[in-house]
Amino acid sequence: MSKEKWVEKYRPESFEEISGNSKAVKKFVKWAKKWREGTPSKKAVRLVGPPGVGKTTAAYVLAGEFGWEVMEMNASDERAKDIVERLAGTASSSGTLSMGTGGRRLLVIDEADNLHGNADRGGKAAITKIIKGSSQPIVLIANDEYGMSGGMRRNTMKIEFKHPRQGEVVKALQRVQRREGFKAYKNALREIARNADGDVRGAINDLQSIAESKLVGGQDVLRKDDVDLGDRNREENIWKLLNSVFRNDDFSKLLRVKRDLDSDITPDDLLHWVDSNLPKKYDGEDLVGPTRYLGRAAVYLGRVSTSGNYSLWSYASEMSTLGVCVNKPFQSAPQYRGPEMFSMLSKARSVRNKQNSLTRKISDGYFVSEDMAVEMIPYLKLIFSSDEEQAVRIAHRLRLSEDEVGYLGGDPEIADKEIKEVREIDEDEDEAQVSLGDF
Ligand SMILES: Nc1ncnc2c1ncn2[C@@H]1O[C@H](COP(=O)(O)OP(=O)(O)OP(=O)(O)O)[C@@H](O)[C@H]1O
Repeated sequence: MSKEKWVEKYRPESFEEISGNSKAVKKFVKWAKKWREGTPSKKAVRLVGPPGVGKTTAAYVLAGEFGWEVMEMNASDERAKDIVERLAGTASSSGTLSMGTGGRRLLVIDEADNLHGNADRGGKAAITKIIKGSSQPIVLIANDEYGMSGGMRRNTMKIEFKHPRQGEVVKALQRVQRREGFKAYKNALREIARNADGDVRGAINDLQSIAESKLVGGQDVLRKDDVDLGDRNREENIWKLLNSVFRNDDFSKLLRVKRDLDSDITPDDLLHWVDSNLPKKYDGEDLVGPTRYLGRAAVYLGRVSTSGNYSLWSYASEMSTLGVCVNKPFQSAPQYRGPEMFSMLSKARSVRNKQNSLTRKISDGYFVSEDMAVEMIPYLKLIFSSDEEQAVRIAHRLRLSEDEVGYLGGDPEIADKEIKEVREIDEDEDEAQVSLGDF
């Protein structure tokens, strides 16, 4: 069995091989056809959805099917100036851009939601500028569309990718398993898919690590009993957790990974892992929010050691993970609502209605099921009652009404507070001086 990562080795090469998300794929293809005819309604699309569901893969498959050359860049790797120089440089060195690929190049900008803070504002402006001036199709990829600037959203067409259903994930696993040439009972694959919660990449990685550890010594079939995901390497789980804390806001995944790890790591160790990696991700003011929460985790740990009350441990690990995740830098932007929506919300006075609308917003905003959203409400209450600055960010991200903010224990006025500031940020971006021709 090869040691190469199966997710790479068996990356789908045709749309049929992409499990689930058929509606999104159809919309994507329709947009590309318009480009081919020279009449795109939008120059760029944004593929939005949770990690590991096939967004990047779909972009590559599309390019392959249309005979377009791909140019990929990671939004967070580059600052505005570098983006401009790199693209301008490539354009001039490649001359006409035709290069035998039907004259088209697909620019894929990954992690388009991962530009944070003032330093990256120029980066967002540069991307918006690239989109506006481009003569080539562009794909932005993001887990959280509200991590993109208003300019980026306004200039792109949204295509939403979702977690494929369990059966679809099983199909993806079967494809890999058959091509790798071993046998597996369907209930084993189902179990892996169930654990992966719709994350196809995670499911294939799990299949590989289980197969590599179990299909030894003459065993040639993978059985359900082999699927003991608790066996997974502790360190691998820690990296997964850090990735969930820092890279995206997929709470269901974060909670799942955290649950998997809880019995393998003490809250002290967890705090140190997060603390020592934080400065690698952020600097300056961006460190303030997450560090405050690590500080609170340390206070709880201190109380545990002086009082011997270990029930406080869980608060410490929640502060170090969920607290840091929610409070890492994030630039949200307002989405305008029609008057009907306002009146609908203002009628929703009862606690029950408030809970329902809140649950829906949390579920949409953090890509989690409504059940999971209900579980998150106590954490949000904790934040809203103790940290106004962070509450403002969350209120904006989820576009909470005054009533909903009040329900979470925050000051209802913060529902409106940041709208002005956020709008100013957008305008700044549009005015930022970035010059770039077609890439
Ligand atoms: N829907 C899918 N069908 C089949 N394989 C998939 C699917 N989604 C992901 N994979 C597998 O997982 C790998 C990673 O997927 P991909 O990079 O497309 O995810 P993504 O949605 O772009 O994630 P991220 O948001 O983290 O960039 C692929 O190479 C492929 O092997």
